[in-house]
Amino acid sequence: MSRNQQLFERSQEYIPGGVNSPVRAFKSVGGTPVFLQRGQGAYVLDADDKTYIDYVGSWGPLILGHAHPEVIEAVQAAARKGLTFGAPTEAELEIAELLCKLVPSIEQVRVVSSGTEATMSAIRLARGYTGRNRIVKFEGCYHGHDDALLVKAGSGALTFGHPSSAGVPVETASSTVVLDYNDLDGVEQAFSQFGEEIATVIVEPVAGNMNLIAPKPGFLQGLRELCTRHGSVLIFDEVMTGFRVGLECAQGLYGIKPDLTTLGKVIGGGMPMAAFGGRRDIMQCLAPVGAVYQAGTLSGNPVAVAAGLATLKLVQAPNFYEELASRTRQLTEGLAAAAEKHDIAFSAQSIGGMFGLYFRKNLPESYVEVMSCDRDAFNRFFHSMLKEGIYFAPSAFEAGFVSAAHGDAEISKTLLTAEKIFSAGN
Ligand SMILES: N[C@H](C=O)CCC(=O)O
Repeated sequence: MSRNQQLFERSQEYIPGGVNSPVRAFKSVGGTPVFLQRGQGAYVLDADDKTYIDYVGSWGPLILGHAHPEVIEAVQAAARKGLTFGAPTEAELEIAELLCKLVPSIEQVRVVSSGTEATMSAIRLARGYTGRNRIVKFEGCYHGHDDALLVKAGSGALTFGHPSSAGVPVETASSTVVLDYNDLDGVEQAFSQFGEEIATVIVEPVAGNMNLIAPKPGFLQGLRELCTRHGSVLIFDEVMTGFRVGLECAQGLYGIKPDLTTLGKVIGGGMPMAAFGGRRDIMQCLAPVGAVYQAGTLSGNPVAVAAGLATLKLVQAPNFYEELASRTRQLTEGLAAAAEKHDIAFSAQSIGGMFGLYFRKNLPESYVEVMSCDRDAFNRFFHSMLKEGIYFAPSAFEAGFVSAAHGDAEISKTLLTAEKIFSAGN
């Protein structure tokens, strides 16, 4: 029995499903999860000392690759001064100033410890600000595991066929209106039915938790207009896309200003840190200024903030995002060309440093189209690539990530391997 298998058996005894987050369990693709012992640049090493080119990147945060020396140094320096204070620090002010400078829609920001906390707090704030209750979300979008948002959700919930979780009170779920992503008519109808009751529309501006779905031209603009017309708060959940698709996040890429934005992953540089921010008049409703309560013992943790600051400094290098986008495109175009050569029903696309792989001929534009992908073909491809040392997300419903540490050597090896697998009929 391999060491990965031994560890997985032991883990299942003490941790439900052997994992601390369901998508890690390899349940939908089958087999044993790889237990990782270290990472360097574009590579990770498992418990059996096997090396993989990593396209998961801890599900998005590692835009610079694993263990970037400047990030590690910043973390070590911060840790030496104390792990947590539960009091304001100059470093958290620095990251707040930087986020406000880099993201034009953010006038004030509050730092928290996870993406779930950020979206949950943004929803409460939107409700407190508007005095309304209903929220609108889109099927297949995932905004963390807050009760109100765990309704027809993507990511692990979708992967395991439980998009609406047990344990969420019916009354909570019933105030969540779920619509189809990219269907502006549906949103207009919801506003004509519930208009003045809708506190907020929350959306992933690029959906990255049902594989990857790009917003259709006009969709995000339409949401902006409808929210403005009806006095609802537009929340862009940029936990995944924030500083992943560009320096001004997805809102900069598509030229839309949301009222509130949630951030996570990249802004913590691999440490547990997230944030929510936006219009000053809305943010001023938060305690201790206003009446919307939100708090956290470890919020603004100095070690996490140090990792975030070091990361955000490096992504501001000239051409950082152009190069990342071009390398990611090289991967997806190469994979699509290899599949076409061998007549495999496959398509792929990238946006900035994130990508989607689909076992169907054309790029999907909706949840329904993503669901029509051939999941068995994905599972076979996933395992064949894994065997050859290429680690993609173990789910047909997750986006993939390229980092600045992925160079020509890694992309070429990935493409050669995929070509070999496709030529054998996948
Ligand atoms: N898609 C999820 C987060 O964005 C994957 C991470 C997790 O659930 O553990």
